[in-house]
Amino acid sequence: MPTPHIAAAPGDFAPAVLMPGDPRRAQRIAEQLMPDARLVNDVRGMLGYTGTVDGKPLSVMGSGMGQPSATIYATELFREYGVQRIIRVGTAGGISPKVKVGDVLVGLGAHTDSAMNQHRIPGINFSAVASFELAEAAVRAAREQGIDRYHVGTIVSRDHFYLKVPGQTEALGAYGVLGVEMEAAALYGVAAELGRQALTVLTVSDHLLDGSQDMSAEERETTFQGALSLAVAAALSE
Ligand SMILES: O=P(O)(O)O[C@H]1O[C@H](CO)[C@@H](O)[C@H]1O
Ligand SMILES: O=c1cc[nH]c(=O)[nH]1
Repeated sequence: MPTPHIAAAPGDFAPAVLMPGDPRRAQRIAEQLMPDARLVNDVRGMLGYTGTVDGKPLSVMGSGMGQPSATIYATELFREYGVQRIIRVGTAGGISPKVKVGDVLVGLGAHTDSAMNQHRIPGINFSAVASFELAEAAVRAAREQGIDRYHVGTIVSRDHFYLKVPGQTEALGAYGVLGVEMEAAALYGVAAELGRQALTVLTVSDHLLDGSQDMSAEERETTFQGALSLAVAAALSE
């Protein structure tokens, strides 16, 4: 059963996996949510844990940064470990003027400048969309938990973190794009390919068009809790 990138035994992963980009964040999430968490993968330092939350099995594993890395882990988890749903939980740069640092974004759809989905369906520009059921569960949880600073809509998954195409961010903002990150479009592509569910829930860590809002490293950790609780609710939803 071990894959080229995951050395876990059959049954080591729960049907639902939370997937932050950072493997150390996967460790912190596992420690926070699951006193019974056990390490199930550490190949390449991409830490993966499985335990239970309120008696329900849950796994947490890093994806690494960028769409190729996220695609490798999502494909192996779906294909080889029977995973049914992956909820990416991470950070984003704000783009829409409506969005403030610390807000939570639920990524219903992900535009991309990447070629990762370009050749999936011959002659077609693939639409990278989240699972409606998971998005609905996350929004329900936001309402129930009184988290009011959340937005549901499109995000953009860019390959470059630093290279900026002149005018692109402003144009994305004009189309109502909420924020930028680097994995969702590919994750949604893999889920569509393999008939599984995926969602992305993000904390806005900085704003690309309003630098005055940026957060300290400590603030990033504390404000991460809202996105995490929505991601857990989606992961464990019926
Ligand atoms: O906070 P995470 O989940 O790592 O996500 C964002 O942060 C990384 C860039 O700093 C990229 O992976 C981007 O998608
Ligand atoms: O600006 C940002 C912040 C988080 N993640 C990104 O990809 N970009």
